[in-house]
Amino acid sequence: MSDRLRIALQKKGRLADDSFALLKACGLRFSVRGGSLLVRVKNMPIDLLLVRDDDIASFVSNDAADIGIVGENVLVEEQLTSALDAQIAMKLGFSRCRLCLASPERGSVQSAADLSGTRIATTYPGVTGRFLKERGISAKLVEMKGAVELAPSIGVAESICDLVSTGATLEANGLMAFETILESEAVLIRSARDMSPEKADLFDKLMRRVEGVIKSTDSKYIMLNAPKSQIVAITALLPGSDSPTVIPLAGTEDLVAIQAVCTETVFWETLEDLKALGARAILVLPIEKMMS
Ligand SMILES: Nc1ncnc2c1ncn2[C@@H]1O[C@H](COP(=O)(O)OP(=O)(O)OP(=O)(O)O)[C@@H](O)[C@H]1O
Ligand SMILES: O=P(O)(O)OC[C@H]1O[C@H](OP(=O)(O)OP(=O)(O)O)[C@H](O)[C@@H]1O
Ligand SMILES: [Mg+2]
Repeated sequence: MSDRLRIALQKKGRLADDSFALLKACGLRFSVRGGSLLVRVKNMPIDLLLVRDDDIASFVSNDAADIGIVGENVLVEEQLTSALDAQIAMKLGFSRCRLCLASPERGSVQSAADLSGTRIATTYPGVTGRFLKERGISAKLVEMKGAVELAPSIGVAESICDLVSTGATLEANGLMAFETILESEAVLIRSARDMSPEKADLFDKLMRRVEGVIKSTDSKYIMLNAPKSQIVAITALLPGSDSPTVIPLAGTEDLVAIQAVCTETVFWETLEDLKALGARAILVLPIEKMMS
């Protein structure tokens, strides 16, 4: 393979936009246009291979790509159903969903205990089969490529095992989830093989940048004015900030400005609690990048 680091990404779909955005936030300059399947990054020796998500783990495994971004659900499924030499290098925090068993609200299957001797429609025979084996349940798997939620209403299965995010698709099809068998998010994968020293350096550099971008996604810069007497209480309320900057405010003895980086999510509730302690002029600012 060439000296350029090749990254396999989903061309179009639920992973694509966030994968492109993550790489752009890491400083990679590229444009994805129309039908191009191999995109050259302009400012780094990196190529992007744009494919169906089903092919990403096997490409990484077969050396057609060095690394890739795929759903954990697809990775685990492929690890269970084919010999795969691809492993998770980093969890990325987007495209979160869960693989759930679900059935019609008033059907014969209401829990995992009712599954024996029934049919389960799924696109994930590997993960579903593993769950059944672990529980000692004997049920028939009906493999489908898509539209799995239709299976109970057309009579091909009593329940399904499919991805759920908001639950809207299940609800629209009169189904209820009764068991989560896998939690999933987008993951960055690499093969277990050694890379050339140049590629390994580039990979490490990229990993540090990805880490910085992910950290900054949850982090916020908080600025507020507060009574001096409440510095300790206010600091305790700011999630993940160990030592805030405290600055005197011109023209007042008892008020200070407090500034802190919060490394966890700041909720509306946190802001209300801060206000209750006397904090005023609260600003929550996004952080673009973080390097430690
Ligand atoms: N509703 C959802 N919410 C969040 N993430 C999801 C959702 N559905 C799927 N995902 C995640 O996004 C991945 C890709 O989903 P998508 O629906 O784009 O796949 P696909 O139709 O198989 O695409 P492709 O055309 O690349 O084969 C899934 O494997 C899963 O990890
Ligand atoms: O719980 P929800 O928020 O409703 O999401 C769940 C749905 O999302 C995914 O399908 P998608 O919409 O990507 O279509 P697809 O089945 O054609 O891939 C998944 O296969 C479910 O059907
Ligand atoms: Mg697919």
